[in-house]
Amino acid sequence: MEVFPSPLESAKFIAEHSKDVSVDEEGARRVAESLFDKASAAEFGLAGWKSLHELNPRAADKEAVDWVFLVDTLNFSFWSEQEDRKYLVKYKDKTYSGYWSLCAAVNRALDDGIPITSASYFATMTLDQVRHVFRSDTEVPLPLIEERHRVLNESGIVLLEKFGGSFLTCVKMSEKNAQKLLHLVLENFPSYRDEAVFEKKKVSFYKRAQILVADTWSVLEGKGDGSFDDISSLTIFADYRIPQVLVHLKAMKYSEELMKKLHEGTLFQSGDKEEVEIRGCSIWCCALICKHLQELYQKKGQDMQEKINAVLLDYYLWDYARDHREEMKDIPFHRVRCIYY
Ligand SMILES: Nc1nc2c(c(CN[C@H]3C=C[C@H](O)[C@@H]3O)cn2[C@@H]2O[C@H](COP(=O)(O)O)[C@@H](O)[C@H]2O)c(=O)[nH]1
Repeated sequence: MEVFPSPLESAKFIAEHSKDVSVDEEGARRVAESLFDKASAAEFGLAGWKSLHELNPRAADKEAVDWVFLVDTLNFSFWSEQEDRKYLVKYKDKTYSGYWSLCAAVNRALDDGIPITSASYFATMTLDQVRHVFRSDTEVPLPLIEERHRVLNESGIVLLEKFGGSFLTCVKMSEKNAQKLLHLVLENFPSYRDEAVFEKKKVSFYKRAQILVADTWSVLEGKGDGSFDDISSLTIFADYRIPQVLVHLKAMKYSEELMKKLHEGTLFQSGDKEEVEIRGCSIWCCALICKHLQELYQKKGQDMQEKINAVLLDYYLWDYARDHREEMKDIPFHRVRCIYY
């Protein structure tokens, strides 16, 4: 398999050469200071993954790990062209949008007796079965349904052929090392290879591969097979929400030209210069916020090495973006239709 620089090295290179996106060091420091008191609170920690999100599995067993694998294999492209016309899923008297609509559809299928998280099922699912499981409660279907069908079949076949049908086997093979699990995923599951070329250099983001490792760590509660000793080596997950919140919090800036394109709803292609700059600068910006947070705790004589990492910062910022949609509406997210985020 072709070797790409890590997402962190890629992000540093992109931030140093970026034209339309810039990381504001002072802004990143201010965000770290504003998070300082929150970072030691319970909901910032690993337990928040279950306690704050009712659709996430409660268990920490093989089925829960397979739930995470299925969801993160499909964890991309939920945005809708028009805010008032979007894919929604009703589950247990609540209506979910975006990423949560995917989780609601998965749980709805499981409740209906469809073994959607079993590789032996999704390896041979037909397109009609995928359409049925992920049917919408509005007239707007889930975007990229054909691509989702393809990656489900592809990933299911690999799980059956190489990992005995369960992602837990892959996790065990990683021997509690996050980077080893990340590379096992990249080597074996092509749809997770989230890469690009920028200024003639290969760069990587690995958004779904890294969030898969992070969600595996979270669903296993950081214990047993999920007690990754190097979880802090992961970066944040370069999706279309984190950049929005970083600009909103003034830790990152867009050029006027780019902001104009975003306001016009320009559809970018995966790998476009602006898209790569947005994603790379987001990763680099959050690495700085993490660094500043660690320094603030060290000054107070508190070792928060285990408590502050890009994964927990990401989860916090992502939840913040969901909870502050209204305040953030003047910062458009960048629009790309792809299977990577
Ligand atoms: N950076 C980052 N991106 C994340 C997630 C999640 C959900 N995961 C965690 C959330 C709660 C649990 O703790 C899960 O572990 C989804 N996304 C991305 O967001 C986009 C969907 O956004 P909206 O259209 O607003 O639903 C899409 O690109 C999707 O891929 C995350 O955590 N971080």
